[in-house]
Amino acid sequence: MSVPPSASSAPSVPENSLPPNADYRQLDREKLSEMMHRYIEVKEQYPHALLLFRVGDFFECFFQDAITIAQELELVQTAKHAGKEIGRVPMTGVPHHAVERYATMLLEKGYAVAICDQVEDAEIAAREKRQVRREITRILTPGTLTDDGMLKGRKNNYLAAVVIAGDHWGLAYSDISTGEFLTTQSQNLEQLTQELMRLQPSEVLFPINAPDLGKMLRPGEKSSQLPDCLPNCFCYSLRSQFPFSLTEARNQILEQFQLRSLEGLGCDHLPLGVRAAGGLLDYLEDTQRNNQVPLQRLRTYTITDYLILDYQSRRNLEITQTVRDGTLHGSLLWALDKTSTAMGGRALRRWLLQPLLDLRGIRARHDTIQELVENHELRFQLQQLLRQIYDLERLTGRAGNGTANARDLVALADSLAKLPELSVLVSQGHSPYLKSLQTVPPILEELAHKIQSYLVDSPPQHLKEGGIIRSGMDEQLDSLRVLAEADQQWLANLEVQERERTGISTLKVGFNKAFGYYISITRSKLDQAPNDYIRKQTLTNEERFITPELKEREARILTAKDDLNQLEYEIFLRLRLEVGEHSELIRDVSRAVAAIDVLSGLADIAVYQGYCRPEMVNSREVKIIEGRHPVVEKSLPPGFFVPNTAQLGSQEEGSETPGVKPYSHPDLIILTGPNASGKSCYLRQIGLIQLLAQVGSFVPAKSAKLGICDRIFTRVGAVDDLATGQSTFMVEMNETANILNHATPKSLVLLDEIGRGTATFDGLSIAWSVAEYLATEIRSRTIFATHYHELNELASIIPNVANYQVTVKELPDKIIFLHQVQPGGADKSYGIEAGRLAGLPDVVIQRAKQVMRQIEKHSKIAMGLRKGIKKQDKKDDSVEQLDIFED
Ligand SMILES: Nc1ncnc2c1ncn2[C@@H]1O[C@H](COP(=O)(O)OP(=O)(O)OP(=O)(O)O)[C@@H](O)[C@H]1O
Repeated sequence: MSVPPSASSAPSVPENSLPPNADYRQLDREKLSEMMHRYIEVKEQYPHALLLFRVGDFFECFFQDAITIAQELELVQTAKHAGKEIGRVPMTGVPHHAVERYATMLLEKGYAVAICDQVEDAEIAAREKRQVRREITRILTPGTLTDDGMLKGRKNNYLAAVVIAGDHWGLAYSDISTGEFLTTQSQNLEQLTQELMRLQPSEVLFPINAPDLGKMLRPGEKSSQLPDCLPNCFCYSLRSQFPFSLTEARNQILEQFQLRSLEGLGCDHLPLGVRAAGGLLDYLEDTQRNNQVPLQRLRTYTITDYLILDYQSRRNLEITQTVRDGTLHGSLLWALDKTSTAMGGRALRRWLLQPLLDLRGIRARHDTIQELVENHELRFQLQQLLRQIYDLERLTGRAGNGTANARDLVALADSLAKLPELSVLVSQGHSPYLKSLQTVPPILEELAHKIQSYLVDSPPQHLKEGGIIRSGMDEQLDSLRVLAEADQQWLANLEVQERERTGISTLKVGFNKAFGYYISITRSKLDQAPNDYIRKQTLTNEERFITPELKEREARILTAKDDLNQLEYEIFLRLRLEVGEHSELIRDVSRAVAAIDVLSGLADIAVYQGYCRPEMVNSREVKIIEGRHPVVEKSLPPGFFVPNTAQLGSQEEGSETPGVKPYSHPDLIILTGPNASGKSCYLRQIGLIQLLAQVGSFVPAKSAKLGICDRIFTRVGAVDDLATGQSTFMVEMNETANILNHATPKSLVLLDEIGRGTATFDGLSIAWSVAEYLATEIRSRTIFATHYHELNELASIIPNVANYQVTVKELPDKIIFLHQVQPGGADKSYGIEAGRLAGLPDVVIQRAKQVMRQIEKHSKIAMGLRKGIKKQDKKDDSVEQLDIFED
């Protein structure tokens, strides 16, 4: 089915402040020039895309689009005559050879771009005194890119589609450049938000009812059409409901994969997932037009099959970018990426964002890393080989959708040709991922061989100018080449022959586009020109001639060249089609190559950074001996990072028996220590080690024994959410509420300074009750870093709580940070000391100390907390103490 294409340009200038003639709807069409007429005709088919219209060597844009493009790309806006009675209209142009660069910039800003190119030789049109034919050749939207230059090699470019029905939702997503295509369905809209935040799609399709059909919302743009659960940091294409209906969507999927039923895809029981997937396919049909998009078979997944890591936790743990400036440098991905291929780079990113829950899957990765750690030679050779493999996933995609050039196919063939070597290399391997590469389908080897034997080693960029296909591969091509060569030889001989015949040693045979081949004679020798020369052109110093024979040869040479080029092009197209037909197989192998790449990189890290294989167990235990933070460690000189141990969540047998120490290791640790002593670092390092273990990596520790964790929550640092206008404290409370509502005994909760953004006693009270609830009701494994050292008292009343502190050494004029985590609670926060070190005036420091003494002396709550906990059984305790400890 086909509905109006959707892609958009939200006008960035309000309509009432538009310069004259910027709104083509106000103009009399009859009075427009022929070219402008065509422009508007095309524009009306794609109202939501910025239209780039080829005019000679430029792509030009008119009316409102010209204004938008000039603003967004900081280009000079000019004007163009649009008809005698209309006058000039706004225009912005970009050189045709730079159109990709400009289009990419517009796509990054969330616009869709329609490219309307000249589809015939302009000279023919000029000869026939008519406008050159122009047609839309490509529609580019942020989620449907396949061109190498427009994509980031090490990052997937996802297009997502969402269907919401009450509290239930379906989500499908695809990276059409790699063919990945997945769908899922679940309930709870918060989970949908989190899943979208994990994927970071470049574009999200959302079905709505008229009137905004086809509109594209750019990141940050608000719309009443979007439900709250769809974060407005993405670009949305608003689509018609029709292709998202179950029947349409189902048919669309069946047709795409040439199936009779959805059962084989495992999604027949997921109506919302099916609807989303169908809607996505429909969009591809609209935007990709004649280009087939080779997608892998639709796969279904369940979000609860993976460790749940919400957006806040992912951000706080700085998995793919830093909190401070959003860059890759300084993130976990940055520290761990030793992959040799772009496919591996993308896979590592995906793995880090989707740690596993399944012990078998985790062990398979650990086993492979172990084998690669132990076998240095194998690892080294593997990496050498991997470096020679290009981006098979994307090259195959381009072959399949008909955009690959000859260089792409050569790169693909060279990479496929490495696969047999790869399988020989891993043939001795025992671990699952090595085994998966031991048999490479022979047909791929044959395909590589075929491409290599057909295509020259370094083919040109353009496909229609010949020079692509080797001789000896196609009889017709060879005989055409023989004829063409004979003609070329004749031409080459002609100069010598005519010089002899005429006695003019300066006679030349030349060629130009307007007159074709000619013989030129300088003016001084003109009288020696033979009679059979026909005068064709007179220049200042020379005269140009033709002969009937030369013209005849010229016709042959030129048509032979065209025929040759055309034939080469056709042979190339056949070859490309053949690659496209094998895309599924190539991509299966690519996935295995990408996985091996990730695992060899992780093995490298394990060897050079001293990581250990974690023992994964089916319990709640977290035992990390001498653990380190993978990123902070890298930023310090070798040996400077102080390793620390963490033990949580191991309940001893018989813990219910009176008199038996119930917990060998606590569920909740209250972590205190001065500013900058290393609390946050310790907290994050535990989260990252758990995450890395479940990703299947080795971990930065001397040893580790870890139970599978269902979710990792973090609340680290406090930032205002300016986008939603929420205060620091509200953000903190929202995040805390989320944790308390979702954490389970199998979760790992990392809390940093809960309750800091409000009045001290409010904050302390909240911190206290949150810690108490986590330890007694939820019993998740928790580290609670705090400056409220009053919380240390919890350990004396709740058995599964323990106190740890990050130690410092106090000298008369300074504090030395030891960064060592040890049992026991800090009774001092050193805040005033930190202020002194930062240079607060002495008088302010003295006054602060005085005030603190007074507060401690007179604060009923502080006193109550201390006294109350220690003397719980005393009947005459203060009311404040009861307030705190009563249910
Ligand atoms: N184990 C460690 N070994 C070496 N250096 C460390 C260690 N832990 C932390 N650091 C260094 O100390 C700095 C401060 O650490 P961190 O931010 O964790 O302190 P903090 O106690 O959370 O401070 P605040 O209470 O002010 O938030 C880090 O940037 C790091 O450079």
